Amino acid sequence: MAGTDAWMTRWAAADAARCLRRPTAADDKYSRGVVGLRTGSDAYPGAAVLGVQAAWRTGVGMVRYLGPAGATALVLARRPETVTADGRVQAWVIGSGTDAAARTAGEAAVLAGILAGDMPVVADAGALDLVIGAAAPLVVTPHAGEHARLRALLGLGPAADRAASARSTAAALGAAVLLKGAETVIATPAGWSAVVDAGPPWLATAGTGDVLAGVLGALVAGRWAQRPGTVEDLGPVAATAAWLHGRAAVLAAAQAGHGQAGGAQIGGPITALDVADALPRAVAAILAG
Ligand SMILES: NC(=O)C1=CN([C@@H]2O[C@H](COP(=O)(O)OP(=O)(O)OC[C@H]3O[C@@H](n4cnc5c(N)ncnc54)[C@H](OP(=O)(O)O)[C@@H]3O)[C@@H](O)[C@H]2O)[C@@H](O)CC1
Ligand SMILES: Nc1ncnc2c1ncn2[C@@H]1O[C@H](COP(=O)(O)OP(=O)(O)O)[C@@H](O)[C@H]1O
Repeated sequence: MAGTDAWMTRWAAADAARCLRRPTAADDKYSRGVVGLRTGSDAYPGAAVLGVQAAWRTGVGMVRYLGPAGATALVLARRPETVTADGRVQAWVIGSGTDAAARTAGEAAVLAGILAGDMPVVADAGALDLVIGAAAPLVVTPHAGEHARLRALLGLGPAADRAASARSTAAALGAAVLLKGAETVIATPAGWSAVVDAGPPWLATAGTGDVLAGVLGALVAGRWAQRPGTVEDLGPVAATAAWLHGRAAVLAAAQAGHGQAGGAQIGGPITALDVADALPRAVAAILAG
């Protein structure tokens, strides 16, 4: 399948800057946004750590994590500031590091409640089979394989290219779609779309999608804490999350190559956690203009 339309908006630093907000003296932790993650599982506990770390490093007032005991212990070992009690949030992240086939009936009921609610939801990986008919403002974050499965559930056939595919999924689902890849395509139900190519190929490594979900959850929570929006508002926020994620990967890879001739340009291997840890520098560079 071909890539994207030449005329599509290519999200850039100036676009991302419009979606980021520097905290002010009037802020408190709640006005900056609370993001809740129901991610990770006994099989994939690391995904919980990656998403939580990414959310904190993007900049948010509070991160709640609700998941299995083993994953919770790992999250707290890495980020003791994480709140593990249930409570109000302005955005949910669900599905990263989970397997729909292993989901309990209790967890399915909780996720159904979240998807039927008012608060925006970022749905990834193991939650993508639950999203059809969701009432909450929703953004889904599939990779190519997950996108193909979601389109099959929606009864959609092949599309002309990745951009057309993301757009028709968004229209059929009534949700924003962030289709991951070397070029990440974002589309909304009303037909807005953008492409993000900020990330280097070093990003193709396990767990970077879990990091992206945490970044997006933090940005959505911050946006909704200031001014609740609609599903259409999730498009630019999702494009900004993908842009920051890609930029953080560039910074992390440059650091890995630092000291070698040309190494900072070519970069070096990075891990998902390296990307999360580079996020503050990516955010600071945008806010500094
Ligand atoms: N540290 C952790 O805890 C980590 C936890 N993780 C968690 O693991 C869970 C499983 O996620 P997953 O992506 O590994 O597997 P799955 O959803 O079965 O899809 C794979 C199938 O889709 C296809 N495929 C096509 N295009 C593709 C593409 N671009 N990228 C990938 N696949 C593509 C391809 O099929 P093929 O094309 O080869 O026929 C392939 O067989 C999930 O919960 C995730 O969050 C990971 O994030 C890693 C770090
Ligand atoms: N060749 C590439 N160049 C740049 N970014 C890539 C490339 N391949 C994958 N990515 C990015 O890496 C991330 C991988 O996410 P995902 O497939 O969900 O992996 P995981 O499930 O292991 O976290 C996505 O943000 C995707 O856009």
